[in-house]
Amino acid sequence: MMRRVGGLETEFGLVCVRADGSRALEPEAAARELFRPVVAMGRSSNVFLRNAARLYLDVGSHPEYATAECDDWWELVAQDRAGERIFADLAAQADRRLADDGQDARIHLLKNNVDSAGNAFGSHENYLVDRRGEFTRLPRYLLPFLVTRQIITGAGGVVTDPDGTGRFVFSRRSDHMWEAISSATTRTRPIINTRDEPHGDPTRFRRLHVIVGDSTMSEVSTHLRFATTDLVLRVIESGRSLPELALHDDIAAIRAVARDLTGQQPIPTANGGSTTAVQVQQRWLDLAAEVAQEGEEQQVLETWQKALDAVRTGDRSWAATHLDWAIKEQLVGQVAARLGLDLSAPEIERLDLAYHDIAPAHSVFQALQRRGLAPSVLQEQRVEDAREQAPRTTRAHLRGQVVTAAQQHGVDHVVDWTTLRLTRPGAMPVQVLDPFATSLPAVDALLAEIRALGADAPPPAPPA
Ligand SMILES: Nc1ncnc2c1ncn2[C@@H]1O[C@H](COP(=O)(O)OP(=O)(O)OP(=O)(O)O)[C@@H](O)[C@H]1O
Ligand SMILES: [Mg+2]
Repeated sequence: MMRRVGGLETEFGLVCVRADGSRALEPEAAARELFRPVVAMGRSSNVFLRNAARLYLDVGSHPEYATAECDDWWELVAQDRAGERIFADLAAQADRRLADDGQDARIHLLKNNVDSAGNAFGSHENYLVDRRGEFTRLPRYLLPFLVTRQIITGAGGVVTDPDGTGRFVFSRRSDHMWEAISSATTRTRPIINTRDEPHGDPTRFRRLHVIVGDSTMSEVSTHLRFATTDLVLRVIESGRSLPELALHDDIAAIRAVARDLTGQQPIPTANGGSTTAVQVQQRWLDLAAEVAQEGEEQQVLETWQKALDAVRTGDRSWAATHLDWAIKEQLVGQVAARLGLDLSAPEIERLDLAYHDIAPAHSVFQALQRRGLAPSVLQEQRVEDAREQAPRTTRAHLRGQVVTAAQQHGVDHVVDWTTLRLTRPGAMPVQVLDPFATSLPAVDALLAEIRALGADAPPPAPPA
């Protein structure tokens, strides 16, 4: 597929603590407080926003933000960062209400994957793929790429060895993966989820659901996740003969790769040989160069190579200000050395959590960004605009128009990824089964109906 839509779902960790750090509210109560303005506006804790994203409260009191469909990976990063800001604002509002109530309580939303209680949260990537094409062939080739890409796009972190010492790893999430492929998301937590929910014309499309990613804070890391995976998919889809890179045991490998900061320890392959994480990534990078287009995709290749070189050579000078794992490696190393701590110390765990806090006043990542020690690729205004503005080059544009008009005119509506509908008796749903559709007569008619219905309605208060 030369053009592909994709979307990123982020589950946020949620804690509500007093000034002394003790728990103030149970997660259920904190989530209810967080979602109060959302429920007031949409009568549900599962809504679509004007930027066509989905904001909802998943089971287990996990706030989740799923970006609208993007066909440009910098746009996707902008939409993802807009989601952080929307949730950060909701948390700030909830904190003010709690304070007004006289409660000593502050809500922290963490864009991370693992909390101190061992709970794991997801950061799921979705890629549109052709149904007729290579779907059955995909996992075989994609898995070695996904197992090893943590050396590029991991969020980094510390795990504790059996003897109690802490050790820095590319990804803590790797220890929470239990299967290579499955149709279940939660219980067995596969690297690739094969549940067949295309959110589009089922005769033409499938949606590839990648569960293995880390929640990345760095725009460069998030961009690389999508841009490199898209290129790898294109290589597979091109039908060229591919090197047999299948690993002997994907789950054993993903854990070993997380722990090997050189990227060069041998990983057993399915054919009885061995490879290394750096070799697998370099192989895919070289293949990607055969399909990459001029312009932005050449930059992706360059950045991918720089990231890989940082692992291969051990020279972190570029990576330590661009990639999450390397930024965090430097940070926890410096703090542990300064305070004379082992990496397993609770202070380091708290630092790791604070790195992923999305509140501007508490986020260590954002503090590094302000000091020029973490990347800010996107213009500030672009991220701000993405809070209100859906991607313009996919069907998200249509959903965004409908939600915006319905909110402005106070007209009740329900939408999902493929359907747009007013909630009045007899209203006909409009189906948008082509993820690339950006104009549709039925949507124009729906917009006209919304304007007509809402002509006399007072404008509602702007939501979060
Ligand atoms: N046809 C498509 N191809 C690829 N991605 C899509 C497509 N349609 C929607 N998406 C993206 O897939 C994601 C779907 O998010 P959502 O949280 O609703 O996922 P889900 O897996 O269907 O549901 P849940 O999280 O409730 O299990 C969004 O980021 C969206 O932009
Ligand atoms: Mg989801």
